[in-house]
Amino acid sequence: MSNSDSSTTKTNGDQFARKGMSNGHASGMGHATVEIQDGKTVVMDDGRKPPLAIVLKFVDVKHTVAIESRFSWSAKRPFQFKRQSAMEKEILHGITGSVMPGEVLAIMGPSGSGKTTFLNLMGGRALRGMSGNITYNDIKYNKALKRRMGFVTQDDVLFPNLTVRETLMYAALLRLPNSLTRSQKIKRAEDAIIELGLERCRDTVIGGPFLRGISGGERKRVSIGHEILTDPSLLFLDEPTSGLDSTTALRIIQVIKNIAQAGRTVLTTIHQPSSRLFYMFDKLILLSEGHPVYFGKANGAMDYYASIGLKPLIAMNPADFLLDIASGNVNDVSIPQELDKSALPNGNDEAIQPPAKDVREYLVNTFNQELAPQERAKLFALESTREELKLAISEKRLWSITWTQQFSILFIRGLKERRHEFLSWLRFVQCIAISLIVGCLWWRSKIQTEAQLSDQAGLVFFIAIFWGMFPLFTAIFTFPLERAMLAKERASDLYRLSAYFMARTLGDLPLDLVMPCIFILIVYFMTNLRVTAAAFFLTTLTVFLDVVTSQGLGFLIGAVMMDVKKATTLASIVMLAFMLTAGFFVQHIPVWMKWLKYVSFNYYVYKLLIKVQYSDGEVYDCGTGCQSVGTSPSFHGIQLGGGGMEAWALLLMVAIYRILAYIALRRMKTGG
Ligand SMILES: Nc1ncnc2c1ncn2[C@@H]1O[C@H](COP(=O)(O)OP(=O)(O)OP(=O)(O)O)[C@@H](O)[C@H]1O
Repeated sequence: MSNSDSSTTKTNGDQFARKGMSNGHASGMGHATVEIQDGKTVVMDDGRKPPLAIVLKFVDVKHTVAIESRFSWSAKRPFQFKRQSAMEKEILHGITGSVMPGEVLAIMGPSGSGKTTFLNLMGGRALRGMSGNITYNDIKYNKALKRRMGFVTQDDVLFPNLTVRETLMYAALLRLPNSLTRSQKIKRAEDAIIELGLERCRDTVIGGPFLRGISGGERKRVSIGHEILTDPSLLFLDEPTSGLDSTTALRIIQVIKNIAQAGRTVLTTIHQPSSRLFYMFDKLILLSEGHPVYFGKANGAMDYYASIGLKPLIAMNPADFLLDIASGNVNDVSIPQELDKSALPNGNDEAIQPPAKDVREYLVNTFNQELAPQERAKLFALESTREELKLAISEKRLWSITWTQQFSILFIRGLKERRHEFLSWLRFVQCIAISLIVGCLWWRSKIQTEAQLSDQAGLVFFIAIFWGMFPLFTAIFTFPLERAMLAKERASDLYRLSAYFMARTLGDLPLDLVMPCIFILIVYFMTNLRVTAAAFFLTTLTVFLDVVTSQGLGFLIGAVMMDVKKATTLASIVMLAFMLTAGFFVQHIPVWMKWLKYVSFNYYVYKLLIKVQYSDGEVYDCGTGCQSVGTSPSFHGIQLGGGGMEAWALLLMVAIYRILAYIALRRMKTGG
């Protein structure tokens, strides 16, 4: 019945480290020797420090979630809606244990038993609602630990347009320290490709819902490669083998095992491993509806259950047996007397299977009496970690590469990811087609009469609105669409948010400025706008300002909402309000609504464009009805001349919108 792990009973990470860990080709990520001796850092062959040995302990870990509060309605009081108080549900009911460096802990249990929740808590994620104690080398979770952890989530979060090689190469460039040269980092990415058996799909794109790419198993392996490139001390994997054939699954678990043997602490949830896979795990935790029903050596599980009267009656994969009993299903399983008593005879001398609830209760109670006290005793017998290893856990880790390097890698990665978008001829066709339609509608426009002038002002207004709207509705998608990736990378502290923000907001700018250039070149001369070099360049500059301001507003709305639907709705309301107050439709806005005009960037852009077109002091021959332009200092309520104030207002908005978008992104929850 004993499931004790004698080699670890009196062991902690410190002692483990003293033993020295040879990884050789273990992780496959390098050919270095990992050794930590008596707290001295032994540098690996390629110049990196070996991963810090971390002992993970967890005592009485419980997790409670709030179940959404609802409004209730009763027919007796039809006009009264009652808010029901928020209900709480405990989904983990006190789990105790430890995992040592060098060990792989498998977390098993039926669907919904709390495996992912437990893994997340161990990885310092979604800690809200948790009680109990989780320590890493006897220190509680802190942000410095993020970069010592690798987390492979159930859903693979990868860029669909990057190839396998690019994905791993950018991960290596971002994650590995400057003690390695660029070519060494790329070599490590190549090693990962070979180790994970991804050679055949090296240059295939990852793919997504609308883009055919690598297979599901290959995606999973890329996700694992992405995380292990950094040599994390702690590796968490959520169902790394689901959907894979048994050979690929075995290969993955072998890689994971090698990673652990090189001194890492590894936790993985697993659904239905084959027997071969099952016996590769060092430790096992079996969950049943959030209760632990087994904790100990994986290869001791069957003996433990045999000792409490549960044995398969037919040849069975141990994992199938364990999942069956954890679900309360004891078909083809011998049952102990305690459960037999609860079964009622059906009159035909055939015992009825005990109810699943009784089986689960029996497992929980037996575990609490038999194994839980042993595990507790072992945990408390562990020597506490030496001070320097404790300190290493909370020491502020320096970024492995500089801000500028992070920025340039993220910039290039972003361009590669969106290369198809940039080079899409559709965007050019769209821009040229709209330009030609506008050019034809306002063909050789004149300003000799009031009506002609009004028509041309309509064109100027259209330019202001079009280049205020088009980039805005493109920019609002930026952050919501990258939310999952950003959350994942930020949770592992891959880069500074400022580097990502700058790279992402500047990445699209070159192309976003090419489009207005094409538009202006076509429209300006077709529609006969003021043909002087100064007017042409000032118009182009104003449109550029329009583009970057509206982009900033788009980034802000996207970052605040982080949801494409909500962001589009808000953007359309804001744009409509800004457009109506820009000065073309309504000139006499009620005083109490005037503030809207001053926050509308369309208002400043329209004013600037009007000033550029009509501020030359030239007296137009516009007949009797037209005294407005040239002869009058104002047009449509806009004071002609100057323009500095409008340009400054726009520049201020460019900065403010971006700063606010950055703050909104900072506040985004990463789960880390
Ligand atoms: N935020 C939440 N609010 C309400 N219930 C939750 C929440 N998070 C998890 N649960 C519930 O807690 C239980 C455990 O969920 P968890 O995802 O950890 O299970 P699992 O064992 O990983 O399942 P699977 O194998 O299907 O992925 C489930 O019943 C789930 O519905």
